[in-house]
Amino acid sequence: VPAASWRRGHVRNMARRYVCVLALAAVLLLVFATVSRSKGLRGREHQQTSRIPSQFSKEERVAMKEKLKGAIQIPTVSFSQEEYNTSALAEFGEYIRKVFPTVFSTSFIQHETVGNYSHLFTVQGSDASLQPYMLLAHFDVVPAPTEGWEVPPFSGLEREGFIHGRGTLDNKNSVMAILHALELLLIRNYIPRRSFFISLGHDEEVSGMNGAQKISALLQARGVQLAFIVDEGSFILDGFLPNSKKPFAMISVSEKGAINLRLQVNMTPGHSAAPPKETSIGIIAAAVSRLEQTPMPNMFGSGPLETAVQQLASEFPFPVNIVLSNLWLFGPLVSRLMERNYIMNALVRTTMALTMFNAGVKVNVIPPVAQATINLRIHPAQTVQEVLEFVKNVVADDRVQFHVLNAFDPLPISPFDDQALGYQLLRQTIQSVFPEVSIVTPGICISNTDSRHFTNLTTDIYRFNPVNLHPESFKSIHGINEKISVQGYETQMKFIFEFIQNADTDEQPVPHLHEL
Ligand SMILES: CCCCCCCC/C=C\CCCCCCCC(=O)N[C@@H](CC(C)C)C(=O)O
Ligand SMILES: [Zn+2]
Ligand SMILES: [Zn+2]
Repeated sequence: VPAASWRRGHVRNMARRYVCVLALAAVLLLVFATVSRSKGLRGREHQQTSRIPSQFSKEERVAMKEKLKGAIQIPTVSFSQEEYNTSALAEFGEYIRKVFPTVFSTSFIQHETVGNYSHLFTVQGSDASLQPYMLLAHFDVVPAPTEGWEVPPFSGLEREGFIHGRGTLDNKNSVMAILHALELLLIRNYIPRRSFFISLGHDEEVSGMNGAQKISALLQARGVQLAFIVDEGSFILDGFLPNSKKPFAMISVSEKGAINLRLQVNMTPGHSAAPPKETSIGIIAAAVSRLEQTPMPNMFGSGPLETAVQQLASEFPFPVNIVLSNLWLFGPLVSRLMERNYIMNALVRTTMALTMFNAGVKVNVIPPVAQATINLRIHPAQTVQEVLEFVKNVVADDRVQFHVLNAFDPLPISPFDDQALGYQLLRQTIQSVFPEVSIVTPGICISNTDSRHFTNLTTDIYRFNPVNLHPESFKSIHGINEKISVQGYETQMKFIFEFIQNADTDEQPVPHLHEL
């Protein structure tokens, strides 16, 4: 064969081989990419690098609200630590598996059931150098007797742009928004850089000892330490400030302590036709009346709340803005004004609520036992012991016995300075998703949350749900006619969709210029 012709044939053969090799390499790379995603093996070359926009189709938005309605319809009611609706809790577990299939089938997400009904998701990020965080929520709810409700409390009915039902604010909205945001991110091929946990409790309303507390112990046993936690416990507060129409975000960086205290009087029963001067009921009633007439000291004076008041000063006209900016001088006046409002009052002092009263066996029998149970929420400047001393001094009656059912001190104050990653990520996401909110303040959660079980895993615990709350909506929490607007729920999901991506940063938070 002439040399030139041989060379042409040889070159053609070589070219064919190169094309085959390249094609084979492309197929192998495609197979590897598919396998690596399904097997959870990820190098940075598989890391999606561009941000996923938080825009959702009409179908996706309809699915969001329909899935929340379905969750509300499952009556996951907690009555006490010993009594809760186990079949509903199990049904809820099946429900989230059904409506969030991608979350439950993605290989870099591990799901575990803890304490029989709580759920722990471990979402493995691609960058192990980034410390993980946790999103916390709970799906059990307090009871909801039907009377007084505009629609049945477990109907999940949508009316005039609102989804009605027990748990729409406390706290199934968060459970469903977190899982839905993750589902939509995964469908859009999102792979997190920073690992995170999702802890969904089944008994938050009755202490969290079988749910969150066990999840915390499990993670501690695994040596997990968290960069921060985000839980329920505050909102975007809208209409809480007199003379101010602007909403502001309060991130609770601490939460009050609590005491559940039972007062009891025992007395020899007898015929009511010959009664003693005072019966056990009368003695207990006089004692709790003295307690109600003697509020705990007003503790307004230092801490996150004062920072919040000073940051809010600019929202007020002259001369109120001057007063709020100079608490060193006007603090006593401001504290007196705050305690006039029942919600503000809960921020400035330890509160006491008489919530249960049990006494009497028959109308013509002197009652052998009378019991009053009071729920105290302890201001961060006080302790359990101080409050118990105060209560005993006010009751001042040796016939009254005191039984502490359970008690815990106020939680430590989480950092909220410019270097506090969790706080700054929340602030950054709030200002991105809620551009109308110009002020983000620290605060104190006046109630309690499951996050108190995680102080062994992090010092940075933030209680905040990205939902607009009005004073009348606050009353519906544990009250009647609890509801969330469809738009509000969509925005909560959007917030989480963005927050998860914002948390992928390995940057230190950008110093935040406080308003002057
Ligand atoms: C200028 C400042 C205005 C401040 C207004 C503050 C408004 C209060 C906002 C939110 C507080 C409610 C948070 C809802 C979460 C309730 C969680 C709950 O119910 N936890 C139980 C747990 C308990 C251990 C059973 C509780 O009873 O606290
Ligand atoms: Zn709650
Ligand atoms: Zn609650």
